[in-house]
Amino acid sequence: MRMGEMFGQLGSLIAGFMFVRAIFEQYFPSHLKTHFEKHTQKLYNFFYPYIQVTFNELTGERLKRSEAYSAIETYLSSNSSSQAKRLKADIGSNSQSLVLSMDDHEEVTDEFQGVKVSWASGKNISKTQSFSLYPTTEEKRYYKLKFHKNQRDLIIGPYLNHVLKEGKAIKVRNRQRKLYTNNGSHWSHVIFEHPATFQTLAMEEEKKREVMNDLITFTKAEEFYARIGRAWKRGYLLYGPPGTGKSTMIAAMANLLGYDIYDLELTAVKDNTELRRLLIETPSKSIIVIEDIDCSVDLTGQRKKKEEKEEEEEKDPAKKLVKNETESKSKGVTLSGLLNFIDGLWSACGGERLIVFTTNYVDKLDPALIRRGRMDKHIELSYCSFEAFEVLAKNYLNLETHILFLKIREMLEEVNMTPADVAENLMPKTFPGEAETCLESLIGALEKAKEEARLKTEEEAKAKEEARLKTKEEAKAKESSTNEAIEGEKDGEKEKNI
Ligand SMILES: Nc1ncnc2c1ncn2[C@@H]1O[C@H](COP(=O)(O)OP(=O)(O)OP(=O)(O)O)[C@@H](O)[C@H]1O
Ligand SMILES: [Mg+2]
Repeated sequence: MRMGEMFGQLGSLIAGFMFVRAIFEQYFPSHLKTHFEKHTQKLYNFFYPYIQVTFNELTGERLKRSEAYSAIETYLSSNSSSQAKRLKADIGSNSQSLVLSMDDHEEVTDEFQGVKVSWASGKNISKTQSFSLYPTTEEKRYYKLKFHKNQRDLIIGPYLNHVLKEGKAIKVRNRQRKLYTNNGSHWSHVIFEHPATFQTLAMEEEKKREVMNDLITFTKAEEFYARIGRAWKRGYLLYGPPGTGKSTMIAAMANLLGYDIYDLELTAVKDNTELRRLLIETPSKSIIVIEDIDCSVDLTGQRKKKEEKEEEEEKDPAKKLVKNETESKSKGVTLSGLLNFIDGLWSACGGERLIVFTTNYVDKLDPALIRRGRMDKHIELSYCSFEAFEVLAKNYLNLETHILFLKIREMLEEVNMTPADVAENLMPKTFPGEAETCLESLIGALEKAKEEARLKTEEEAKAKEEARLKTKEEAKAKESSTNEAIEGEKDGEKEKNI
């Protein structure tokens, strides 16, 4: 049969079908029509072994963007970029990378526990009546999930849960993170773009791994925390001298986990009520940071003062009356306010949160604040070791090894220098910089620091010796004066007897 004839026959077949359908629509009463449709649908269902689920982009009366739709979109974006032939590209919410998603009327497949499903994207176009001169067309996008009816339970339950959860998780990973700070009782934020990562953090490899593993284990332990009945939170105390990378590590933590940072300035918080409100406002997947906890508020002295006050009150009951009045007006965050929150209220808020305290003086802190359970992990950031230097040399100078490393290694063992100071010396002074010049500058700085340290110990030894001599002389003077007094007394008695 020739092509022309074939098309001719097909044309008349379609025309015939249209004719029958028109007659059916015109002459059959509507109840018969519904009846007929119901049966044809049943027949269709019997032979058609698939189930389809549609997820519309816009839902509800106000046509809000459906959360499920956007989670599916994100979930499918990784699949679609390798399978679909037509893709849409857009700048992601982190404004840094392109995000690819499948274009309309594309189809991709996915597999879950050995079961295959397919996802198709599509859109309905409807003309809306609006008051403008030009009628606008509205595109309603949707995703259609198709799977075999035998797999209904698996797909409707676990698979869709997995898609939504994974979609949301990918979104969190890709989203633009924020750094919140409290100015008084409100949080305000800026975009968080600190580039620090654990890879660039100068620290011993083993210690670094340990912290990273601890963080990752925490993020995966939702069920564990629920089972043991504890709030899903973890406290870290970072301590060490200034410039050893405490703040840098917090940025690396946020970048590793994709959390927002809530930098809590305790001195700006009026009282415990305000503190509680600020902390309750922090959402899941956030790091709450209190820097320099020892200086923020008089946290350590709080207890002692209270005890002293109680003693005074016992002696003078009138003071207690005055106290009751002033206490309600008293300002400032107290240690107990902070502890109560860390222990109690959080458990009610749910969600994964890290709380990180930093301090330069770990010994100054109240043991109640840093006991395990509150601060689960204590991490010491210390002076630059050779291993830490190697990381900095790689970051700053792109150097894996150099002849001067040997000398630097020896010196770092003798001299205490913070990673911040080492980094400062490694910073190229001209661009492009000379690596060797930077290393020499570091050696110079180390020598200077060594000399200063030597002078300091000498001075200290001298001062100690002077102090020792002084006390010795004082003791001697005291001894001789008592001897004189005794002699004097003796003489007096003699005169009396005479
Ligand atoms: N361990 C480190 N790894 C990489 N860079 C570091 C490290 N320590 C310090 N630096 C560099 O030194 C600068 C100061 O470090 P950072 O602010 O993290 O110190 P800190 O311990 O928080 O100090 P402070 O106690 O004064 O707050 C950082 O900008 C960073 O470039
Ligand atoms: Mg800091």
